[in-house]
Amino acid sequence: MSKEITYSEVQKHSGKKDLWLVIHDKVYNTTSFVDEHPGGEEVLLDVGGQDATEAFEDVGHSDEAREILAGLLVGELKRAPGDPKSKSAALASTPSKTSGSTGIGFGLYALIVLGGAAAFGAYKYLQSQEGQA
Ligand code: HEM
Repeated sequence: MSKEITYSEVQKHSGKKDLWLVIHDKVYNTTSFVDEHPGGEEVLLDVGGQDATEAFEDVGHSDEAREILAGLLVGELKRAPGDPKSKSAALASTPSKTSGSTGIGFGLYALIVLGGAAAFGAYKYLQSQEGQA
C-alpha cells in the first residue's frame, strides 16, 4: 500500500530544493525534475506544495510526461476536512455537468432568442430601407 500524505505535509515542500506537487490526489516529488521540465521551472515552482492537477491537465501533457510523473510518486494524498477540494473531481466530469446543464441550456436559449431578435430587427430595418428607395 502506498504512503498516505496529508495536504499540510505537502505544503511544507514548496521550495526549489524540495518540491512536491499534488496531481489527481497523488503526491509527487518533483525536486529532481524541476531543472529538466520542458515547460520550465517557474511553472512548477508556482504550484509547489499545492494541487497542480488543473495546471498539469490544462497543458495537455503527453503520455511521456505521465510516465515521468509515475516515477516521481511519493504517495497518496490523504484529505482532511478544510483542505482545498479535489480538482480532479471537477475535471473528471464533462463541462456540461460541472457548470450545471441548466446554465448552459439557458445560455444557449438566451443566444437563440437574442439572435432571433437581432435578425428580426435587421429584417425590419432592411424592409424600411427598401420602402424609402
Ligand atoms: C511533475 C509534473 C510534470 C511533469 C512530469 C511534466 C512534464 C512535462 C513534459 C515531459 C513536457 C514536454 C511535453 C510533453 O511531453 O507533454 C512538458 C511540457 C510542458 N509543461 Fe509540464 N510537467 C509537469 C508539470 C507541469 C505543470 C504543473 C505545469 C504548469 C503549467 C506545466 C507546464 C508545461 C508547459 C507549459 C509545457 C510546454 C512547454 C513547451 O512546449 O514549450 N507542467 N511537461
